[in-house]
Amino acid sequence: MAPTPELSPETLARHLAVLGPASGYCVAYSGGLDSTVLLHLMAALSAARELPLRAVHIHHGLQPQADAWAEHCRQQAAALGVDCLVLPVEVRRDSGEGLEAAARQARYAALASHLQSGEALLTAHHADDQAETVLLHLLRGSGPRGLAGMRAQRPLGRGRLLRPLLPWPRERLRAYGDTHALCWVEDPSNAHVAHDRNWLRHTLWPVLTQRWPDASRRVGRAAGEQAEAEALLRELAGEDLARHPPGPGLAVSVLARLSPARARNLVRHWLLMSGLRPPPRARLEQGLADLIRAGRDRQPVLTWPEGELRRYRDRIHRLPAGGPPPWPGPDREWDLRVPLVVPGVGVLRLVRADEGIAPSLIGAEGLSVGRRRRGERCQLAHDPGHRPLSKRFQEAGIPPWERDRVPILRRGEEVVAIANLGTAKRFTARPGYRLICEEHGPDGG
Ligand SMILES: Nc1ncnc2c1ncn2[C@@H]1O[C@H](COP(=O)(O)OP(=O)(O)OP(=O)(O)O)[C@@H](O)[C@H]1O
Repeated sequence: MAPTPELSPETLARHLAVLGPASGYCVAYSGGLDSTVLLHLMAALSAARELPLRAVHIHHGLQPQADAWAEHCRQQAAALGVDCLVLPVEVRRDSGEGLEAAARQARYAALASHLQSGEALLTAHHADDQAETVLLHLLRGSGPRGLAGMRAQRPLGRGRLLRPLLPWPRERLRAYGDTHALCWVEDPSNAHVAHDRNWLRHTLWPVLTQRWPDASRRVGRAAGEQAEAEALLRELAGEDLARHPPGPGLAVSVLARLSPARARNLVRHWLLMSGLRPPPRARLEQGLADLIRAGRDRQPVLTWPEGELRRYRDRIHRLPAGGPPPWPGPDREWDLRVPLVVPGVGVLRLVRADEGIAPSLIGAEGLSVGRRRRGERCQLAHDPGHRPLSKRFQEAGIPPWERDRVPILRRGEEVVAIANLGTAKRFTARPGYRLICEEHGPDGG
């Protein structure tokens, strides 16, 4: 393996160039050794190349020293000529995911919302952090996505998150800190070996590195291989997704033609695309086979803590845990002039069509949007007479759990249009407008 380059503003600049351009840089500055080194390097780089640079410190307010850390960060950054913004966050203690995870979530949410357009947030994760992450995933039984470790870059808010120190091990950062007589704070919670990561760092890692001094680089290389394998699997999933006929969800007939491993790969990536964490491997293996094999008239469900897969006729649908959110509140007035956001359901808008809602209705009084009513009927443009909405939804293949979430436009008590389905005969004109609803839950078509 080629040796790791020296840690200097110049080598960091070369690595940053590989990660792509940014309108400015913002260092996520905790006050610990790693981000202190990163800030020092970036301050030198910014002075030499006139790069816009600032720092942000998140004040979690969880430890007695939190105020002192924030003050320390302000002072150190000022000494380097860098503005440091201190952002207090509220960490939810009742989130059920543990205090550390809740703090991380609050931290990233605050960092993301303060990032300016095109700006890069820099965190100080290094090669040893990466090795720990990969080992933790290995011990959790993760697949290539977890074993690929942390990505060197990803989108965040209006900008991107970059981890430019990943090639360098902790000891190089420590040596840099000592050489430049940097001043940093020690978080006492880093020594608690009750946390898996700290146990790895303080107990396992010293033993491993006695035998393999460059263990973090070896693990990092393995992570790189996994990242490449994962990229290929994502490409394959993209090709398999393109084979599906249009419509919400995945077609069972297409999934059934793939090998079981390939079908699972497709489902995993399709879930990730909508922000749902896939089920554990064994659960997916058995559950997906059951969903594919079930008769067309059955409606099996695969549930796991983060989500659900439901079969309806020839399609498999992805849903958040507990099913889709219900229709939010009472009917809402809408005069059709600008798109209407229905939270948790989608965005309603009109699109020009050969036939549809009469233009004279735009801006009219008494229009509202709501969900279906018990026993409601209507006559769409080409219907011979009035028919129940429930029958119509069945015929259109709208899954039962979606039927109370389909937006219905009414004038007074009369149905004007059903989103994505059609316009009532009485309100139809040629040309007119179709009522469409986009981002209709995670399965929006
Ligand atoms: N309070 C903070 N304010 C600003 N940045 C922070 C803060 N805490 C951590 N960071 C940034 O995140 C990096 C990683 O920190 P740390 O290892 O403590 O977080 P983690 O939660 O274990 O990691 P991850 O970000 O992968 O969840 C730090 O080097 C620093 O850049």
